[in-house]
Amino acid sequence: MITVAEAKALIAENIASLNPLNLPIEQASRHILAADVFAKYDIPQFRQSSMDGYALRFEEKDLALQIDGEMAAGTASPLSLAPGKTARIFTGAPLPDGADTVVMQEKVSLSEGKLTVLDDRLQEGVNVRAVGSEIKANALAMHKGSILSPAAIGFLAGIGITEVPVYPLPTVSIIVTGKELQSPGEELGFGQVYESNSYSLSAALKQAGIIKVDVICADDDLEILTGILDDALKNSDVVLLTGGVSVGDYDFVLEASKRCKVNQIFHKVKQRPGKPLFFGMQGAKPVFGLPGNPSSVLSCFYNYVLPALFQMARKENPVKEIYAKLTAAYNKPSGLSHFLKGTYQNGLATPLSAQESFRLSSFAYANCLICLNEGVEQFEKGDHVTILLIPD
Ligand SMILES: Nc1nc2c(c(=O)[nH]1)N[C@H]1C(S)=C(S)[C@@H](COP(=O)(O)OP(=O)(O)OC[C@H]3O[C@@H](n4cnc5c(N)ncnc54)[C@H](O)[C@@H]3O)O[C@H]1N2
Ligand code: MOO
Repeated sequence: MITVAEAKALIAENIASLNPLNLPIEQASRHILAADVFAKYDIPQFRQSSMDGYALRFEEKDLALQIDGEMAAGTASPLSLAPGKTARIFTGAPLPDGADTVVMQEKVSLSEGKLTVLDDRLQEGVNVRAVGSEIKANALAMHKGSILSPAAIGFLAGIGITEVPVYPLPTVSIIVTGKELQSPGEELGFGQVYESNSYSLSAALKQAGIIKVDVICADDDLEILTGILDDALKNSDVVLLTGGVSVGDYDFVLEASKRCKVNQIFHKVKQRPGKPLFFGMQGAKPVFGLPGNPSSVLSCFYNYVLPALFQMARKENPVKEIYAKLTAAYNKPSGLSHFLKGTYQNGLATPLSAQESFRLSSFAYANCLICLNEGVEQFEKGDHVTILLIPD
């Protein structure tokens, strides 16, 4: 059996990033840019007022200026300002030819159609956005490797870009195995449990921005599972299976993977929960066999799957590792690393109750996983431990 660190290293070594593609900016949020993006136009394309007020020639600021004409945002008609005149202007509107400065309407007095500037500190060119002051045509707008935040998407839209080259986020198939599973909402028969793994995984994927997710339910039948896995490998970049990876007579994930030419990289990690974790590759496509207990599924998801999915999209691992002080002593046998559901606040990590891997009641409140190393048995209150912050 390999250690947690070895398992993480093997996954990282085997994962390759997906080929870049062009996406409309509406779909590109949270992606990493695969190439530099250059501006096509000067933005703004015209000298633009940044205030509601009056446009004038700075050299005439001490004269009584006659108000002549108006420029509103969106006007399609240019205006030429004659000497001795000022034009009403609004935020976002083009400056009239001849004007070089805008005085705010709060800083003028008006009398008999004439304007007097009351702003001693008015400077030439104020309240005017120069042509290309956001960006010049052909200038670098965003560099390769940048993450497309909501502001970045807005910036690109604002300079007229509609499509960008990005590393795509992987598409994922979730295959849920188990004859005992019943859909929430239906009545439970004898021996049945509600299916929850596809719900927690879909929610976690959606939260990470991965929306192309298929969920397929498979009976505990080798032929059926092999067919479903084969299809899933054709239809998506990554396959997650839950359940069926242990040693029971009805655990078919390993055999089905073998039949689908998935190259096993490892099976079983020195950890609790999630000891029977399976990882393999079919060509460039990762296959994760997540041990079926609901808590094992999520613990393995945050430890291994999410970092791998982000690596494929060239994104930073969203599961941050930090040090925290334990607020309570904890004992465990040596041999396995433990990931405890816990809460983290102000540098302190507190293990929750209900740590068993079939239970999610404590995970539902957890904001971190407390990592207790395989070699250590006793942890004292105040010990420094590594924790994984569950992304929110
Ligand atoms: N003899 C041994 N038995 C087991 C071992 C072992 O080393 N030797 N390991 C145990 C550990 S640890 C785990 S974890 C489980 C993992 O087993 P599987 O991946 O084969 O999972 P299943 O047996 O299919 O399911 C385990 C458990 O989880 C429930 N489950 C499964 N899928 C779902 C779902 N989608 N939603 C809700 N609950 C689900 C299932 O009903 C079982 O109770 O193996 C141990 N056994
Ligand atoms: O690893 Mo299992 O997840 O301990 O129940």
